[in-house]
Amino acid sequence: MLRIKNLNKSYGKRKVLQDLTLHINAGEVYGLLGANGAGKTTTINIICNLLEADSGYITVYNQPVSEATKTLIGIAPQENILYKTLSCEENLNFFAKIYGLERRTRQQQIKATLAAVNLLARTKSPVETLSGGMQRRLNIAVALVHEPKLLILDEPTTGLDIEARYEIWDLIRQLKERGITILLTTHLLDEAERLCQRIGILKSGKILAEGSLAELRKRISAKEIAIVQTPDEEQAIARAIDSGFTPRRYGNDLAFWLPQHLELKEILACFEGIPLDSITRKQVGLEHIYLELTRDY
Ligand SMILES: Nc1ncnc2c1ncn2[C@@H]1O[C@H](COP(=O)(O)OP(=O)(O)OP(=O)(O)O)[C@@H](O)[C@H]1O
Repeated sequence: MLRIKNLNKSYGKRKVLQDLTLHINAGEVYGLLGANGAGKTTTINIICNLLEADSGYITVYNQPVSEATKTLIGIAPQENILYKTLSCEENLNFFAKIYGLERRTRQQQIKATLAAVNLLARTKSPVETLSGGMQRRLNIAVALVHEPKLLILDEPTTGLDIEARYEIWDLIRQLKERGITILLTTHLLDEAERLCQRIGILKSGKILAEGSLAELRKRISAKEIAIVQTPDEEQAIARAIDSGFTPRRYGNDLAFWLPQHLELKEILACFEGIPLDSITRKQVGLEHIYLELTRDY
């Protein structure tokens, strides 16, 4: 439903998007992952026809991006775009008018959208009286009020506490069940892992890898990860390399990629004679794939 091909964008001499190519299937939640400055917001602004690309091609439902395709898209930007002294209803009414919804449709849509984001009880409440999580949900409601086919959520849970985050995750799942296609940008790898059917990993304006988690797992040779705590890391690393394990550091953790599934006793046998405090086995997660694909050699 969204196709982007060879998109390029520079600000002055700085290339921000470089032949960016991706596609999003109808009805899926697609996660666009990238560090600060990778080019996520620039990409979104081009999709929404708010910014012009230097070259490349974007279609939404087979139509090239234009003023007309704006109605197919709803965007909830990183910063809330709400009027704090106005109520939830007044905010939605304002944005629904911008989208040209007739009075009766507006009223229906405001009610339906507030119900969808679980804010019906706060219809008349001024935004400034809502919690941070509620304000974020209202920000998403603004993006939904004109019934878009593609919903873009730019870091929807950044800065929220864990309970508010769970509510947004539930909301995203419900919207997906209603058939809305969602493009989600996030720094949070567990968020992407939980919600997204497909993921694109963006670095310096290029998609490094794209696919489901199962497809992305094939991009690295680890079948499982073992986190090892030992006072003698140097010897453990040397022994692990001899056993065909690949050493990696994840924060303070010393980890080894295992080339195949091994029983705990088989892993222990590899480190025989080396003092070990603990060994924890982990599945290969998006975190490991992301760090590997984006790391600078
Ligand atoms: N109007 C602009 N003029 C010049 N440089 C810009 C402009 N907008 C963005 N940039 C630069 O382009 C790069 C990509 O920015 P962009 O906002 O798309 O990244 P991002 O992946 O959304 O990052 P973040 O996660 O921090 O929002 C950054 O280096 C940014 O400084």
